[in-house]
Amino acid sequence: MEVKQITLHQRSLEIKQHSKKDGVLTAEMVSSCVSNLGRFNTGLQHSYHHLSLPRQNLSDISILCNYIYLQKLELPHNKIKDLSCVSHMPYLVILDISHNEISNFFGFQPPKNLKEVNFSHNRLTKLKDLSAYSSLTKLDLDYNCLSEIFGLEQCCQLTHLSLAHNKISRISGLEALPLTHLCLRGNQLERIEGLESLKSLQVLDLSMNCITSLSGLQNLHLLGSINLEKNLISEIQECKHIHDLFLLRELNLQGNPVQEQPGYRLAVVFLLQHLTVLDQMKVTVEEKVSSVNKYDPPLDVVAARDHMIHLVYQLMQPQVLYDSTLPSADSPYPMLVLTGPQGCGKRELAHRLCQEFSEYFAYGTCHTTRRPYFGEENGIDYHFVSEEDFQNMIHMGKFIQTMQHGGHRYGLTRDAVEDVAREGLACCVHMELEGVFSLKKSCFEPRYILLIPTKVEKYMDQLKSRDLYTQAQIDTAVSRIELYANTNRQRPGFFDNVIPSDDCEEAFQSLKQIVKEYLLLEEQDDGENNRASPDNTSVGHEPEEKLLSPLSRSTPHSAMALDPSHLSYRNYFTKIQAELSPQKSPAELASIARREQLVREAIVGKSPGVYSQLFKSSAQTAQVQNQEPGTRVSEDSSWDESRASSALSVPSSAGALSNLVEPLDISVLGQALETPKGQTTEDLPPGTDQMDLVASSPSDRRPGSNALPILPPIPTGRKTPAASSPAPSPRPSPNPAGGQGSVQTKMASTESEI
Ligand SMILES: Nc1ncnc2c1ncn2[C@@H]1O[C@H](COP(=O)(O)OP(=O)(O)OP(=O)(O)O)[C@@H](O)[C@H]1O
Repeated sequence: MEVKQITLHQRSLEIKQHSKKDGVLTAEMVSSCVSNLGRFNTGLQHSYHHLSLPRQNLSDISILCNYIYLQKLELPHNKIKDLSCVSHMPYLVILDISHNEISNFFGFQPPKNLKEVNFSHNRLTKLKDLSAYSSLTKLDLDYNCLSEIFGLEQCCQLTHLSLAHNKISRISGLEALPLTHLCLRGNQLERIEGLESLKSLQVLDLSMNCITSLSGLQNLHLLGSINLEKNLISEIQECKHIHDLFLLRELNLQGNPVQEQPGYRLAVVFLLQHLTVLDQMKVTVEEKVSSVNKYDPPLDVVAARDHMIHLVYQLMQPQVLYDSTLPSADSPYPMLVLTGPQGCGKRELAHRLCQEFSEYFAYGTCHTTRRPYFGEENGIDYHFVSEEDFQNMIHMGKFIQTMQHGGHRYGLTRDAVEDVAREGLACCVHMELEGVFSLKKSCFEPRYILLIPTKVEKYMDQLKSRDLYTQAQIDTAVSRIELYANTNRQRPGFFDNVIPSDDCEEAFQSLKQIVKEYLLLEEQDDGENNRASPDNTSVGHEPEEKLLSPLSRSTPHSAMALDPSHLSYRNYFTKIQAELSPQKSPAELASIARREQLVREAIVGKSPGVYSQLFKSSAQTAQVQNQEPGTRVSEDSSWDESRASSALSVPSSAGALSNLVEPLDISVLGQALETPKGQTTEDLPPGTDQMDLVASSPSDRRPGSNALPILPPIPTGRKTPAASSPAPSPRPSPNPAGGQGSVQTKMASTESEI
């Protein structure tokens, strides 16, 4: 065995030495290359089918004319110029003639089954028509001097084509090919063109060119890998051209100016979320999450950030004790939030609601950096402020939440809510979904009513008729309907009610009805027939079924619904339980818990207070509600709680310091409680509570007025309606004492900085 190996080695050396002399391949050399030959079983001399003679310094291979059965011929790294012998190899399938001196492209008659040809590292300057080589599947023409792609049109089986390191400045002539792999590395391409129809392309190498844009790749939906290393791509936005290539897993942009762009990698990872390898580095899950959070954060993330910012800035301010102290530490400000896409009418509805229920609600005026529209008034529709002022206010910790919309900033300040609460009213605001998410992170727990267009055409017409919005703004507003609908669908209980906003008047009637239910006013006003059905979100129309979550369809809190002896109560809860049973989100569970709490209170004889439906109910609230009228503050244990809540109304700051707060001097309260128009309490009809008087014309005491800061909530059975609109008759309270009124008289207006 050893002897044989030595002999073979010596033979090979001999061949080399011999061929080096004149470069002529001889029959002896061919037959000597036993180790490199494959053989048919025919036993014939010329039946070899695989010949490999690399690096033999060969220049003349004409002897191969005799080897007609060759199927695979490998002659790399020689000095061959002439390939005409291949014409005599009709069975040739694979030809590797790389690293030779060929200048005549395909200078031989086509073997019928020639599939793979490697002409790389030769001296080709021009291609020729290869229509006779229709079996070609793989063609390697790297490192030649080709300046044009030509003659391949009929190679209808060509899947792999490599033309790296030539002088090609334009991609052409590839349109009809079934290419899956194309390499044009190291050419002179400035743009990607002529590839649009290569629908089968999977791997594309365009590295080392002068390409500035990725345009031209957008339709190649099977592309899995693109190499654009060392080009001139400078804009991250260029990735948008390949954004829709869902099979793209590898992208190489190394050595492009775009890499210098700030946030380059995360931006690309965000734009191309299917990538697994970018610039030859694996894309990690962390990168994917960070990129989404950075460039398209989910509403939850936006809200969390917004909340965090305002909380931090608030904590950086001197501690403030707000004066609109609430009945208990657990009772947040009563608030009603109307939400829905821009221009759906929620602002108008909010204003109308505050007018109609002026003794219960006042409009919470937000701040905005946008300019006022015609007819808008500063301080009424919005507080219109400059960008700089808005920023300053953020830094001063003024906002509860902010959002950007249409290039402008909007924000609700604590003062806006506070101003309303100080008047003893519930704050009604309108805002986009982002604002709702933010507010849900805060200590406020409003009711959220979604106003949603169900007739898109009509909604678009409404927006157009306002003559305020560009088409793009209208399109954005319309597209956000789905966002609202999805939120409602996917987060049961997120909105307390849903009202179709298509018809403003109908929407208002529904809103009124819902609010009356919240305020427990609906029985007297509208009678049995008009009461909202437990199955409907709103009265008067069926909102689109698909918009409604089980909870949003069934959140009436009428007294009837809370009466466990009433049939509708049982049906309602049985039904809702059944609907909810498959899976309950935390929001659902919280919502159910709230309702159950109300039911328990109703069973033990406690009346749900007028405002209790507008915010989270608690035992403490009920305790305050059931106080005897006239109970003096100092005698009332809940007063301490009220004071505590006063401190807690500054989240986590003053609250934390509540133990340090000196008891308020209640003697000032008497002076503070002036009667309107110079009246004294003695002038009043018997039984008129001081609080009734103070709260009797709330519309006079809008933010900025010299209103006396009296605390919410409004007592059950309040008697003095607002002058502008007849007040709905309040529902008689089972506890006619209306304990809340007494609490209100006890609440002080003391704004003190700690
Ligand atoms: N503090 C806030 N937080 C979140 N969204 C807000 C806030 N204040 C206002 N918005 C909302 O921003 C959107 C744009 O308000 P803007 O007043 O500019 O719009 P509009 O064209 O008048 O539409 P609309 O009639 O809905 O108010 C509206 O949907 C509005 O409800």
